[in-house]
Amino acid sequence: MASGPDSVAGAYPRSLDRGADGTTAGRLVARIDRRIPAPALATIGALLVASLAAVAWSTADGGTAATVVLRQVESALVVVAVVGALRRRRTASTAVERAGWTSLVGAAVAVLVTTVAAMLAPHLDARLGAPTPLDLPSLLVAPLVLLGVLLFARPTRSAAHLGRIVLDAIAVGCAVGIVGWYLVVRPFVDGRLAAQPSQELALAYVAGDAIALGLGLLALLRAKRHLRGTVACSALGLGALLASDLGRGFEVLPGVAPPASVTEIGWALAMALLAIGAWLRPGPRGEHVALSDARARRAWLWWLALPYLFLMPVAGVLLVGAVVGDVDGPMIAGSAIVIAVLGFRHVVALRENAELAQRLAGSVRELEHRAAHDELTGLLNRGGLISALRGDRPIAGRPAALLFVDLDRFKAINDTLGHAVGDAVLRAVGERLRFAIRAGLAARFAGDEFVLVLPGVVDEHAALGHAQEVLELVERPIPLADGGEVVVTASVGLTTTTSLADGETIVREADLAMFEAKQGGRARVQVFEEGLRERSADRVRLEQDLRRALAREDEIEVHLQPLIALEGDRLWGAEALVRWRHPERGMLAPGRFLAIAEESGLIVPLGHRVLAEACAAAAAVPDLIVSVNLSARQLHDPLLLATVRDALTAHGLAPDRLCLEVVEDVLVDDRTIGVLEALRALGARVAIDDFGVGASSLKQLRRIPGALVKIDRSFIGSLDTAEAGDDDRVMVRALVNVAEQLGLQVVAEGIERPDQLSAVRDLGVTIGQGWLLGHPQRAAAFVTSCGGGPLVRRGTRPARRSAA
Ligand SMILES: Nc1nc2c(ncn2[C@@H]2O[C@H](COP(=O)(O)OP(=O)(O)OP(=O)(O)O)[C@@H](O)[C@H]2O)c(=O)[nH]1
Repeated sequence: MASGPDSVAGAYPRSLDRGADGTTAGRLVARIDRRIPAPALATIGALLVASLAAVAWSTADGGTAATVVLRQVESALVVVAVVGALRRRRTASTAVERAGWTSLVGAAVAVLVTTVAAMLAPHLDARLGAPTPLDLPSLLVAPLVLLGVLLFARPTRSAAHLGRIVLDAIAVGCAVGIVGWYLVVRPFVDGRLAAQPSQELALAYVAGDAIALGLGLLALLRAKRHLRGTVACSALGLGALLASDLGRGFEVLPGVAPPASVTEIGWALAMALLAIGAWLRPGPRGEHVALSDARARRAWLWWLALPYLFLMPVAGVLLVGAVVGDVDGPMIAGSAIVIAVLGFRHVVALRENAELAQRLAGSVRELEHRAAHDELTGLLNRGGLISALRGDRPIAGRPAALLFVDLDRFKAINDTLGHAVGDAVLRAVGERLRFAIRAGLAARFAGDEFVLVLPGVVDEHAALGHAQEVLELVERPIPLADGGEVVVTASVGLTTTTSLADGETIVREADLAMFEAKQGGRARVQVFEEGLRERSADRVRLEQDLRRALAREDEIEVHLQPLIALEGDRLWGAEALVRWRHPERGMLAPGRFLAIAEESGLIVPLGHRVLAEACAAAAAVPDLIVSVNLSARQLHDPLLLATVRDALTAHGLAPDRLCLEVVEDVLVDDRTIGVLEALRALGARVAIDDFGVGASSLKQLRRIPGALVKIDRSFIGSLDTAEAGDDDRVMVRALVNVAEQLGLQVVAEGIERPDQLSAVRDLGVTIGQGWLLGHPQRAAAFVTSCGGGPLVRRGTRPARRSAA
């Protein structure tokens, strides 16, 4: 990126922070160089010194040569200013800033014209007294400088803001006018009788400079940050110009004759300051008045106080005038204007303050609303609901029914359709729930959880009716932006109360009931009952116990149940089944603790334990294939593949001796299918458990070639009964046919009676499992019964992240 003098990169280069030689002088030079290029400063400094020397010479000598030298040096100074301003103009970032630089260039050119013409035609030199054509460019200098700095000011925020600035300018102008009148103008006017004809002209110079200086100071307070240095130099330059023109003015007053050098020194200083302003590097950008920033706050206060500060000299002049007895009409009129303008300004400020207070109150209300509401659905959020129940609203303390609504398997919607669709579903559900409650409260409690409060509904039967209505509303298809539809169900926990005084407890009760609804199969309503509290506490205890058990060696057991190849009745493999020998509750079947393990995430370490033990058993029995169940949570574990690979390696097991079983519901998720494909690529087998009762599509099965399909036991159970048998036979035959077509092996689970066995054999099932073919036994006992070697378990720790 090119970095011109106006670019941010060009602002105060950091590399120059320290002097090359590290000395104090070096540091000082470097510091100055950060603000202004050293060669430019040196040139301006040298020209200023030369100007002052020339002033001294011409004052002493008074000759033409001295005056010509002085004008030449001044011209050189102005040329430096013009070059600097043109450079900055070229790189200005906005048209307004460019216009500002043009105006400053114009001011410098006006000076140049005056100086050069005065040199070439000394009889036209305005400084000599009578008005000449050269006064025209000379008079333009102050207005052009002022225009430039005004264009460097930050834009006003509104018309009212601009109006306030104009009022301030009038007040400041009048104040300067009163003081100027008393100290400068009136002596001129009074001295007219004896004075020379250039008085009016001198007065015009002084008045123009004074007004320009006053407004220039105002502009300085509003200057854009990166141009503040330039505006400050220009304002000082206007001050020097005023001093110069005052000097000239007094020169023509009888009896008051300051040395002519005052005029020339002021003029040279003004030129030098304009040149410095043009060569200053731009400061850092940024317009905002951050009131947390002490400097900005100070500048802002100055800006507010400025018009009032200008009252002080007015008061001083009036006081002196009153004592001396020469207060006149213009002074009284000016003071009246200042007082009226400042009074009006005050009224405007009061009105603005009132508006500000109103806006502030609106913002506070808006913030309070936001703090209590959910952005996505516009419903109350958790905090808003709890505070509403606590008593901030008339609803508190009333009898009511409370519904805790949790969408079922909402994560799958996010995972398969994306978060945007997930959000759209949440919004649609939120709208429906708002409609459902009518006069009550609806809140999005968290993620996919909603809470509805139905005030006045105490009858459980009526509450159940509402809950049922909510279920139906949620289940209606939700149209999507792409033209499709999505259907979600919800599990609802319901509780009723005679008083909403203790909101948190009531929400907790409904939450417990909702959890029970999930456990009971989802898409249903569960009414809260006291027993749920104990069940919940029991679940928490069991989770703690499981955590402890996983840290021990003797509580979690792996049992193996044989899988028999039906052709030849030989052992094909074994399914690993986990058991928990609880110290107080005795042997627990998986149904008692697997859901808890899944919810708490403990399923991952538990799965590792089972995997390691199953691999150890397979390693101890030649050719044995072990089958291990994987839960949905394990399938989402990013370390799963690495863990499986580690377990196989640790036990020296060929990958095809391990079969990983998943329930068919997980096949709806593309990501999970990807994990299964990766496991197949590793060489492991994959089995679809409980096939036929879930929600998979046969199409998905084609993506996992060579998988085993385990027909759900519900199809096998009635194969040997006359009534239900025919239907199930048709189903099993169809599944076997499809599996054969897809190149899949079929396993029949739950074979308990000889007739079921012969039926599955007749239907073409290749592998069987069930009590008739073999009970589960502890892994060690199983290995012994198979005549296997010692069972050595290795690597029960999960894979480390680096291994993934
Ligand atoms: N799109 C979207 N998803 C969210 C938002 N807030 C939370 N979620 C997701 O909502 C899901 C909630 O999942 P859970 O309630 O734990 O589980 P579930 O899949 O609904 O399964 P069950 O509740 O057991 O039926 C999580 O995957 C969150 O990441 C949200 O503002 N937008």
